[in-house]
Amino acid sequence: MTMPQPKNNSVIQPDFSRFINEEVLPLHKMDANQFWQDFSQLIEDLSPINRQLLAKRDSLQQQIDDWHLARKGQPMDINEYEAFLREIGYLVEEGEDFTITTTNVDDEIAKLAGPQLVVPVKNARFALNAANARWGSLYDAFYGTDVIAKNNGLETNKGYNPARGEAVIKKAKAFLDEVFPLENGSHQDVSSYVVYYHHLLAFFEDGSQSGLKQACQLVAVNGQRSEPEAILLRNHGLHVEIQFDRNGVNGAKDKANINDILVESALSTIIDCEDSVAAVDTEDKIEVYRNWLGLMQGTLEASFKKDGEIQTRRMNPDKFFTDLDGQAYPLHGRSLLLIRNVGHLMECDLMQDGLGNFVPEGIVDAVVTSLIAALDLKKTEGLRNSRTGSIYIVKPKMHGPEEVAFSCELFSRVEDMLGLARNTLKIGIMDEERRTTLNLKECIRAAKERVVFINTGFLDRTGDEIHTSMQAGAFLPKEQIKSQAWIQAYENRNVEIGLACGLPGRAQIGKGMWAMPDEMAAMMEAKVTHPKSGANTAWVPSPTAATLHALHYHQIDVFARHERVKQRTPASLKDLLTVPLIPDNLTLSEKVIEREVDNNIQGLLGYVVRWVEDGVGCSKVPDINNVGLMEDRATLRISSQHLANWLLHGICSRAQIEESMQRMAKVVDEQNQATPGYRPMSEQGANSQAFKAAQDLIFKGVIQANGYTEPLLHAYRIKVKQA
Ligand SMILES: CC(=O)SCCNC(=O)CCNC(=O)[C@H](O)C(C)(C)COP(=O)(O)OP(=O)(O)OC[C@H]1O[C@@H](n2cnc3c(N)ncnc32)[C@H](O)[C@@H]1OP(=O)(O)O
Ligand SMILES: O=CC(=O)O
Ligand SMILES: [Mg+2]
Repeated sequence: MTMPQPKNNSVIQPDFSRFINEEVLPLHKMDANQFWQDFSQLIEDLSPINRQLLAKRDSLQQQIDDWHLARKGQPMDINEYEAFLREIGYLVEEGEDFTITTTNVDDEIAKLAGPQLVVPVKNARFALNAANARWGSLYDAFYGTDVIAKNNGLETNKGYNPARGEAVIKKAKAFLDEVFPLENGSHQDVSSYVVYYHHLLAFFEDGSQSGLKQACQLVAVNGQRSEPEAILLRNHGLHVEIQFDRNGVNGAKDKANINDILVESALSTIIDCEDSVAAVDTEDKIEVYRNWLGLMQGTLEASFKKDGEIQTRRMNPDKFFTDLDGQAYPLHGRSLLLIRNVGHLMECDLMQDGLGNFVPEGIVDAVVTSLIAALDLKKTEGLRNSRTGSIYIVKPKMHGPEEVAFSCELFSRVEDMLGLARNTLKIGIMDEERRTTLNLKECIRAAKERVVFINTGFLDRTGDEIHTSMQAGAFLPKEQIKSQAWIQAYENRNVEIGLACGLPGRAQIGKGMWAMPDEMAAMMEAKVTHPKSGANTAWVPSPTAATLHALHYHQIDVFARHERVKQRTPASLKDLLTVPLIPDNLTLSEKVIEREVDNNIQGLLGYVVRWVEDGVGCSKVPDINNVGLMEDRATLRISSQHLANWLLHGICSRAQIEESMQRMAKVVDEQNQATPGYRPMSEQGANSQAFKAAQDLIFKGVIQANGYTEPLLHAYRIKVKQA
């Protein structure tokens, strides 16, 4: 069969055109010739602008490097620095105040406050789990994690531990007491719950009873009111379902027959095509798009072996309850899905333009992920994603307002091409590059009709902090970078500008990832600061983390925090511009330097080996203290740039890095020894592509565009795939 080809000599990879023509376009009843014609025209029109924007990044970086080099050894004068950044157009003038006008936004983004899960799109099993993570078992989240310490008889290592089970139930009921208190008594002592007119009645063993302190927290019920199967409570707009089953595993033992408590958890999920994914060629990109198609169609399935059994995972249906007036009370059964496209940097082999150039991957992502998501908008029933007619695209790594404007222009062109109403495509702006942070208000203005979030991607942002000021001097150790004035100013200013631009009610103000997936007790301590800061969402690495982080949004009324933020002194631009360098009066000890180098290299090698050898884009890698860290391309950007910076400024030597790499390769090989097919780096020596990639990431770190890791990762992964 001859595939439709555009007339302007562009070349489409046959597998890609087959996928689009056979698996996607027929679902739209779209004419393939017209589609490819429009697609290649769009590429022809927009690729040159994309390339100009990248050239501008390089030119600005060069000017910044030169400025620092000309002042080598001198203290940095912040006023002079600010004036210089304005002069070169890195810092732009702020215009008049305005408010965003985004419309047709689903409540999960516009009105509610709760966790946002992120998941690599290439992993169908995880992606389905994420889509279903709207609801999570509180009992499971407490039982399986360290929020209840796994010691003193409460261990989890030998099958089911009844003592731990009891502790879980006690903790879960303490949560009910805190968030849904009874007028009298405690949920711990309730022996049955009934629904009486508009009230929940809790009965105690002595025959006494109590209602809820706030009766309106009861919103719906399932089953008989006198013996409910489930009751639905609501606080700060978030639901909690108490499930009863007198024969259930937990219900049979429980005084009130509570079998589980389900918490509305990941209100939204970012399906990630970017930093948690290794997609380097047509084959990989089709896998990415095919999974997205399955999610948008509701047909994605994954079969896998777990606990000795084959399981098939599918997307959950919606949930249905009966409200207190007897009317249907439907609830979304799945997380609202957003799709993170790649940024403006990379090109891909899916298509070549008329001149034989590979095309910007971000343009292809915008067209294909929108084409697929548009299928969801046609649905009126079944497994729908947006119920307000929107497609949510998260756009990472944009540098400043011009690049945001370019994304919006691209989105408008895609809308025209697909016959979608203007502003159907919404944009989530990752505030993760320094030029975007510094010009955030103007970035939001550039997308004011479609912006649905500003999110502090502090990991990329840290990488860009290092790269931008690479020539300014040596940076503090990684942990200390996080406690300097710049980062607090960055986080605070993001919320302040978000509020000033009227995001609440239309868009999210978001906070970054919890990057220690197993440290849930620590997360419960630390991540409450996110809702406290006024952010109405924050990223979590797993469904369990979503269920636990959801509890914070019950404790804190985010929207009530906004007045406080509006009244405080705004974060200062000077703090933002203060580069977290090692101060003159601080000398790092040999030991501190050695640990920092080893730690960076261990994480870097642990991540890179799985990326390059196996195409795994997101991994949990133990750090030097044996804490499993979520590593993705953004964390790799930090570690590689940090090492490159220390090498450049003589904090460590090339020989020291090389010695550490040899040693850490053995550590990482040992960590991976149980992985079938793993090829140890220490045995392959100079033949290990992963090891070579790691060397380049460090030793060529200074010359990587904005410190990004994807050009080298892609190049080495392609070598492995071709071999
Ligand atoms: C800077 C940034 O850009 S951050 C954004 C990018 N980062 C991410 O997307 C992080 C996503 N998270 C992950 O990929 C994983 O949680 C990792 C790699 C960090 C840890 O993975 P693992 O160690 O294999 O997870 P772990 O063994 O603890 O848990 C596995 C279970 O949790 C589930 N799970 C873990 N993470 C996720 C997730 N993000 N979404 C959905 N399910 C998940 C798996 O489906 C699996 O359950 P199953 O066996 O029922 O399928
Ligand atoms: O994308 C998120 C980040 O922290 O970077
Ligand atoms: Mg990022």
